[in-house]
Amino acid sequence: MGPALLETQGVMKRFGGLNAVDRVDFTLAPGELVAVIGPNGAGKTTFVNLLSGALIPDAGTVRFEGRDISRLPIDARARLGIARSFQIASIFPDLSAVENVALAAQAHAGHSFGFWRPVRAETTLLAAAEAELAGIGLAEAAHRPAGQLSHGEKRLVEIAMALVTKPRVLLLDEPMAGLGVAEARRMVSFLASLKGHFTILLVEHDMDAVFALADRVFVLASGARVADAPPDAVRADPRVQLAYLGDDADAG
Ligand SMILES: Nc1ncnc2c1ncn2[C@@H]1O[C@H](COP(=O)(O)OP(=O)(O)OP(=O)(O)O)[C@@H](O)[C@H]1O
Repeated sequence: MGPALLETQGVMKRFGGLNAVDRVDFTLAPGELVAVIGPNGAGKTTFVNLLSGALIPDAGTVRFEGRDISRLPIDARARLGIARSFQIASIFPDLSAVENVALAAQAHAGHSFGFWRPVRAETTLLAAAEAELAGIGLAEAAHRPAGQLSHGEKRLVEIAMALVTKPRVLLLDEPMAGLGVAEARRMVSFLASLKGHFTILLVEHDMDAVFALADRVFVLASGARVADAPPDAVRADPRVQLAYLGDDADAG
């Protein structure tokens, strides 16, 4: 494994008396796909927020290409290329999928003076958006109002909105959530096609997806790292099984 692109050392976030993320050491190398798993409340979303800059750590450091970015806010980290997939709530339902992706590209490029110009005029951006959606298998749906797309198609549009910014690191928080079987299969094969081309951190509860996609699985429980190993080793690790079983292990 080469030098880390994104790295944390002893990173910590407290909410009141709770250590939601508790002195976590983590690395993400260029081109890797690392899945972060753990039981409900383990601290996965908080950890992603510490990487994206949505939260600033109480202790420890976050580094990007060796540079300490611990105190950089989310927009500054986005400009460095740390992208988090947009949430469905940020999709404009009356605009087409292409227009939504073009707006995301435009916002990232920081054309602030042009932001309120009709996006239809931005032919270069629209061509790039169209190519991104075709690459994601949404060529057919690209010109329909985004509000009319299926849940699975919307989740793909969210990822296209992140990819069009050409991220150095893509943070995906539960892209499989709420997808049906066929949509989930489509999402897994799409994410598999990104492997090696993008550096990805994937938070996901769907274990079939995690074990199919991840180069490495990072397990959190009660805010702390329980395991960090290839999928097969994590699957066989009794500490991971215990973390998931929790109180049931004592009861059983
Ligand atoms: N803003 C907040 N204020 C107070 N407590 C919080 C806040 N955000 C998260 N927590 C708490 O921190 C812990 C970790 O939450 P987090 O959402 O990071 O876990 P998670 O692993 O993403 O959970 P899930 O799998 O259920 O989404 C939980 O106990 C949660 O209740």
